[in-house]
Amino acid sequence: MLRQLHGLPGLLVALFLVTLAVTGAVLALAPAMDRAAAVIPAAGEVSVAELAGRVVAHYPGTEQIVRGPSGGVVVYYNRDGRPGADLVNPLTGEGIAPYEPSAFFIWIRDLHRSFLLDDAGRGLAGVMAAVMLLLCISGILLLVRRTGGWKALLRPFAGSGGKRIHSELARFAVLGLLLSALTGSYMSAQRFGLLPETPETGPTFPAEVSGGKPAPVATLGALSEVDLSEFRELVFPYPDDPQDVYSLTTSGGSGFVDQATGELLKYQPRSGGSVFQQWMISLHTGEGLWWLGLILGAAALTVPVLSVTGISIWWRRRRSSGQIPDNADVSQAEAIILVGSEGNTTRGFARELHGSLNKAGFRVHCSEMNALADHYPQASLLFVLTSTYGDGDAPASARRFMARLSDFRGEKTLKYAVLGFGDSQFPNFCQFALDVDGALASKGLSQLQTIELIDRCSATQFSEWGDKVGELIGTPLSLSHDPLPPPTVKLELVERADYGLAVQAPTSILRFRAAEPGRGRWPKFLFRGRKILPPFDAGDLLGVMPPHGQAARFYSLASSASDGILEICVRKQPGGLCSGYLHELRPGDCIDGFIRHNPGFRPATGNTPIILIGAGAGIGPLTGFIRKNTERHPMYLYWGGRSSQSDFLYQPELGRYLEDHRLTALNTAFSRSDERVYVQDKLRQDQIAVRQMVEKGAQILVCGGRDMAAGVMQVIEDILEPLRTDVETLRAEGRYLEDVY
Ligand SMILES: Cc1cc2nc3c(=O)[nH]c(=O)nc-3n(C[C@H](O)[C@H](O)[C@H](O)COP(=O)(O)O)c2cc1C
Repeated sequence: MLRQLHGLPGLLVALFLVTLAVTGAVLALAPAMDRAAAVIPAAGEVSVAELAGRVVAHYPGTEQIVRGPSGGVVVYYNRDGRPGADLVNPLTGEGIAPYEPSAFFIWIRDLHRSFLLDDAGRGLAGVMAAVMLLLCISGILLLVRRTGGWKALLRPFAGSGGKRIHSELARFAVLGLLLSALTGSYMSAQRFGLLPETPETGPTFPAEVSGGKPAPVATLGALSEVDLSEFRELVFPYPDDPQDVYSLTTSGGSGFVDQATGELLKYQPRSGGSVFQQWMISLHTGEGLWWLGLILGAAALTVPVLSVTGISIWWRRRRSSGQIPDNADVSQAEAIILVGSEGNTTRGFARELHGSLNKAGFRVHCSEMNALADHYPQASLLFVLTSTYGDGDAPASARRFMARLSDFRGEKTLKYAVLGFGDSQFPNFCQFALDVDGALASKGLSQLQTIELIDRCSATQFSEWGDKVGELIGTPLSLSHDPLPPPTVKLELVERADYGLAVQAPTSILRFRAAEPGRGRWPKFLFRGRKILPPFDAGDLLGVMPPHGQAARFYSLASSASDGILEICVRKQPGGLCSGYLHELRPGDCIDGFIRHNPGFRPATGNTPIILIGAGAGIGPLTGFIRKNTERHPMYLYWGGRSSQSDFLYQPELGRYLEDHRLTALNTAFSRSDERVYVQDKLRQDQIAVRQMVEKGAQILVCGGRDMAAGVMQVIEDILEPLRTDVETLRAEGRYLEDVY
């Protein structure tokens, strides 16, 4: 709901918002520019009487003196029957330059206030301000949800690309945007009578005036008592009319001054409502607060980028979720389908089930597992279809499911069935689905059908499961879904570096380039058939299709597309089909591969320390992160191999990164050297330093085999104990990430 609230209005109004924001940013410069052009005396240095005396000496036909919100003083005068206006120096009364409001700023202001459309445009601008307010509030709540709480709001983000840019910029700009949106909405609401307006009324003309001979303006007592910093406007009396008076406005109120006696004849202080109104205007425009204007302007400039990245996030999510037609409302649905997926294949199966149940006459609601509701009032069937990731962990769209399950209240009539999707080559086959099944059972919910596990997206197994479920619900379900294999790109091996033969750990760093022109519409249009790699980052996965139609195997990427090369680090497994195939490759050979994004395994931004831990080929993505650390944030690498002579992967590169400070410190452990240590031992030796880094908010990223990962986790648990925290807590905060195989 929060996401829809943030996404839909944002998309609809992005164009108007960008116009409002860019024009607002330009207008925000005006107060600072006005101030730079003006001479501003210190408070208490010049009184209004002194100012008026000096101005009149240079402008005998002065009619009015005005001090603008930015402090510039303008005199309006009449010389030889012709009116004029000059910006003046209040210290001398001399003119600085003719005063002419900029036609450009006036046009920008009209565009900002009304999109150049008079009252209809003003109304639209008001609506946009309210939408911006809604976006800011929903955005703040999303940020809080993403960082894991209000206290964690300033923590570095994990993730990459548009999503990260969107979140980082939003965090920087949201308070400024919130202030602009709030004050803009207030001003619009007042203009259209939705909020009461407090008109600025002055006192009535004085009934009695001395009518004596006018005294020089510089000697008038009431004007001597007003400091320039409080002054707003002085209107001069008609020449040769002894009954006329000076009309004076200050920040505190307005009144009249007798031109002969200099006495303040009538004075009316400004009402509280009018002062508040003026504050709202100043907070919106930066008038009189030039520094705030610059801050608001900088915040407004982020709106075009926020709009573009926001639309791209929305578009990607929409594409990946594949809009489900006839998706019933949660409150109405009789059958609920919850999907846990990382790479989206499980969603295809869920859509098929949705369509089939719909055809059978059920009102069906389908959503991701993270969106588990507190309860489903009308539902009698709950289907959970989920894949498993990492090492038996939840996929991205199900990571918050277990936490949300504690608030879930299942109706007595509700029956559930879990269908796991996984790959039996992983030791923890469909483990997350098994965990979910166990958790639902321990909530006391009744089972419709015992859990079934689908291996490698088997269409036959899925169809058989559908037949069984159909029998149980009394309506045949004919489920038929065979996911398309992902589109692959041809990659040509350009370079390889081989290690570890002497210590029975043959490991190769393989570097590929694109072997054919990009396929998508964009690449063709932009690159006119040049051979370009698809977008990816270090830590993403390369799916490799081994020959003879076997299922894809995944390898962590050690480079980013911006490096111009696709790099993986592969250890040859005994009897390993795909690793053996890759190890046979020679430069010039080609493979078919596809990218699977893995945004959950990325170092956080910001200056908090990053502790990278790996062993063997697990060093690949970790080196990719270090290579990208051009901002020289503190990064510590703990890595374990067998022998420094034989399998010290990336040794020359790591030396260079230490020298140029992309890598802060390197700690290696070699198990077949004299010291015979593992990476866990090095961590234990360094426990004080590691603990201190965790205290400072460090993030830990582990990459490599599961035995090493289990050993590392045990040591880290021990290190964390005195801090009264544990790996699970760090994991929940996005500070303990694993890529294990
Ligand atoms: C990096 C990675 C880790 C995986 N870990 C497991 C695992 O631990 N257990 C398992 O059964 N399947 C595992 N799988 C296989 C996926 O669960 C399987 O491919 C599933 O069909 C993906 O569905 P999805 O695209 O909807 O996420 C893993 C796949 C990848 C790429």
